[in-house]
Amino acid sequence: MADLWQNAMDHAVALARTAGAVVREALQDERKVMMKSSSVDLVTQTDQKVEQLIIQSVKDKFPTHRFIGEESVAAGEACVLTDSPTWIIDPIDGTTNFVHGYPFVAISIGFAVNKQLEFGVVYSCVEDKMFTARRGKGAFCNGRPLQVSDQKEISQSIVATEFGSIRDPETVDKVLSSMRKILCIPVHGIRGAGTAAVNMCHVACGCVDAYYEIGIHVWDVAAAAVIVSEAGGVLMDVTGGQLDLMSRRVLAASSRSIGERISREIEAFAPVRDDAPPPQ
Ligand SMILES: O=P(O)(O)OC[C@@]1(O)O[C@H](CO)[C@@H](O)[C@@H]1O
Ligand SMILES: [Mg+2]
Ligand SMILES: [Mg+2]
Repeated sequence: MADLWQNAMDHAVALARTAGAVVREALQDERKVMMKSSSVDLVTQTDQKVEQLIIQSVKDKFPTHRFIGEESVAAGEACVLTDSPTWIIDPIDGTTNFVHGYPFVAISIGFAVNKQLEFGVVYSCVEDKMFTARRGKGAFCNGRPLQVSDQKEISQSIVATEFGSIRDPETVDKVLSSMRKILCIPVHGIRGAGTAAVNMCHVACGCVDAYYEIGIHVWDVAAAAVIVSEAGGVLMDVTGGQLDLMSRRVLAASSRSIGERISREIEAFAPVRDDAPPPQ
């Protein structure tokens, strides 16, 4: 049977490449930084411009499709995943990196139909790495197949995570306590690229064995979730249960056993869901 969504995926790859060139160009100029929910939740005109570029182009080509885009949601659009074909867009994953010139910055485009993720495209544009995956057809970086690591020993693993942007002291204590417990297993090390999408692609590549974070959003992880699972990895909630894309929690691992082992050390908490109704 013809692959129904291949056209859409080809378009996503082309758009990610175009968007990446815009982001790279913007890295040469001074960047005007604005705040969203707090002083550590940043946005720039480039985030907004890239999201509009992607959405307008998709609307022209696929007029019936729907969108969940980070900056559109910030501007008041609903964050609802229906059964309709839906593009889930993070125009710049790693805006803080972008602002500082730290070289992990990605364009993330996921696509879901009937609430099932069909493909994911993550373009790490400074490194010029194009990560792609179509459900059932494998994951690739610049056309080369990806495979998660075969590490079964937690004590010989590298775990990726982030400090996150929720900075009330109680939450920070939980984040640090989880990291402390994981370090003391002990694992070989903890890393973090500053972008969920790239951290997850690192799981898909096999250079880290697991990644977890609480506080991410659906647009940070939708595309990379396909890439991880098509590379042979597993996705779960930080408690080891089933992944819920709107819950703002993710754990991606090279195997269920590594994932479950890490989940036992995580102090879970529950940020306001992405699909929560807006406060009145
Ligand atoms: O706002 P952005 O840049 O699209 O994304 C937010 C984010 O970069 O912040 C987290 C670090 O806590 C990442 O894991 C996540 O992807
Ligand atoms: Mg993001
Ligand atoms: Mg972003």
